[in-house]
Amino acid sequence: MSAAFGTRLADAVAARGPLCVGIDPHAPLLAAWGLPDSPDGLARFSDAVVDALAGSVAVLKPQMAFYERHGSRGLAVLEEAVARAREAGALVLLDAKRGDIGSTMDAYADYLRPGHPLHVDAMTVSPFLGPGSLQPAVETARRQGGGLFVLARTSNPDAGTFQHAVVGGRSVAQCVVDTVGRWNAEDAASGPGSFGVVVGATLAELDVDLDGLGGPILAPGLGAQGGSVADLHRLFGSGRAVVPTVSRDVLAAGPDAVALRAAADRWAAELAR
Ligand SMILES: O=C(O)c1cc(=O)[nH]c(=O)n1[C@@H]1O[C@H](COP(=O)(O)O)[C@@H](O)[C@H]1O
Repeated sequence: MSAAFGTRLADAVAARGPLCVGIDPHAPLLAAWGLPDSPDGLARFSDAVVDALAGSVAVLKPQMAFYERHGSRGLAVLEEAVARAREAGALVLLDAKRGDIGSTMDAYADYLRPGHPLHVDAMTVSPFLGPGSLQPAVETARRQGGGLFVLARTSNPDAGTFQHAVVGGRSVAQCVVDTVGRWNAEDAASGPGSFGVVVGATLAELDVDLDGLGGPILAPGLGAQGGSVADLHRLFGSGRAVVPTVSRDVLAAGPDAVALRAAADRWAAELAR
């Protein structure tokens, strides 16, 4: 088994900085790159992003939906891209947002198993069936050195509709954060937590208490959704393991590899300031 994901993430961030770049090959972007909306276009897009960035950014986050919409050939492209990205030293966070009853969750968590054709370092999961439904994925992550990022306070404008709802005196979002904090506390002896939450950089204010999390925070919503590095400072301050993630704002610079790297470097430099 590889080292725990929390440790591998901390090492990657120390070596490369915290930036995560999302690989979101949606149809208008493929068109803007002069590529067909087909598995071939998808492969050329993915190769270009991986070649330009996998050697320098800490985390790459392919959005699975954009591969699944091309069927099995799209998934084959994703498998290839993930393997190449990991080989080049990037951690791969599969943006799958899966969540189901325990027995099915166990199957989804197979993406964290070495030897799986789509073996990734971590994946995003949805707690909508109840935080306990994610337990099989927690067990797999522990066994395989993988990580999970659980949706808590997402970046979309109406996210608060459900996430602010109060259950047992706490918001749903806080309930998620506390559950993930418990998973990390159970593993505290093995270093930085491998279980993270997703909190958007677009929030008007930080309305969850992250002090007991003990793990990383994936912060989407930068650039195209209006979030900025100033928002990250405003929401999270310093001293937290924040992994800011940007997709369109970097990808729009392609297909030229130098321009893609320059776009990622601009975010990295701003984050480092
Ligand atoms: O889990 C995510 O990554 C995620 C959570 C969230 O709250 N908001 C959010 O935008 N995302 C993902 O992050 C990416 C954001 O893309 P850009 O807005 O282009 O940077 C998309 O792939 C979204 O699916």
